[in-house]
Amino acid sequence: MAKQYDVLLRLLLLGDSGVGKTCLLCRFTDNEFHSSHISTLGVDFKMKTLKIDGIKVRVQIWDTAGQERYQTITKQYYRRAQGFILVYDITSSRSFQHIVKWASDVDEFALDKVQRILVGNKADEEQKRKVPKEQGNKLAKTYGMEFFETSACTNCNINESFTRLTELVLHAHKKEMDAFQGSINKYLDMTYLEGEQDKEDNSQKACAC
Ligand SMILES: Nc1nc2c(ncn2[C@@H]2O[C@H](COP(=O)(O)OP(=O)(O)OP(=O)(O)O)[C@@H](O)[C@H]2O)c(=O)[nH]1
Repeated sequence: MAKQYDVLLRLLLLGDSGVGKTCLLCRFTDNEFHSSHISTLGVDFKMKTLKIDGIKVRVQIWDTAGQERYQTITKQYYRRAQGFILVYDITSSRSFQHIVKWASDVDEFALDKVQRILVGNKADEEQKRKVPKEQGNKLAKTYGMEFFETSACTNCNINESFTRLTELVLHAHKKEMDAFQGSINKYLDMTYLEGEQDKEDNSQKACAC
């Protein structure tokens, strides 16, 4: 059977427990939001196909547990990702302060040349905000990352942030892809996942922010 995509790549969500990583992923792939917090145990993943620059990109997104006790397991997945989404909760200064630690873990355990973006989630909770948007912007600049404030609850900037990271990964590997005569899967064969479980995409709601 012909492949339904041109390239397959892997992104990883990182951040403290409760910042909304699972909700961001569920909103992006299934357009769903759950108000309960069921902590991720270790790692989980979902898939979605995007079309970028005429290339059909199948994105596998790994959702990692924020809880400290799973860190040994989750770090084993870092080397298999090309892109990282570092997430904090705008109502939690602590989760924002911990971004420094998540970023240094990426530096230590991920491959060179990985792409990263910073996401301040729960932007709908303006009345409980503890982290000004400018602080998020400033931190992102310090690390040379792009920055998005999102809400998994209202579907604000979800598509934009995941799509942008995917674009950054594709662009970062463009030279090598060309060198492999367009066969990005040869270059990124560490991400080749034929046979792994796929899930259907669902359409996105328009951004409410
Ligand atoms: N108001 C609001 N609540 C959110 C948002 N995103 C997630 N939440 C809530 O925050 C809580 C934690 O969300 P999760 O997605 O389970 O958090 P997580 O980062 O995956 O947590 P771990 O799996 O423990 O690492 C849940 O009660 C969600 O409903 C958001 O954008 N706005």
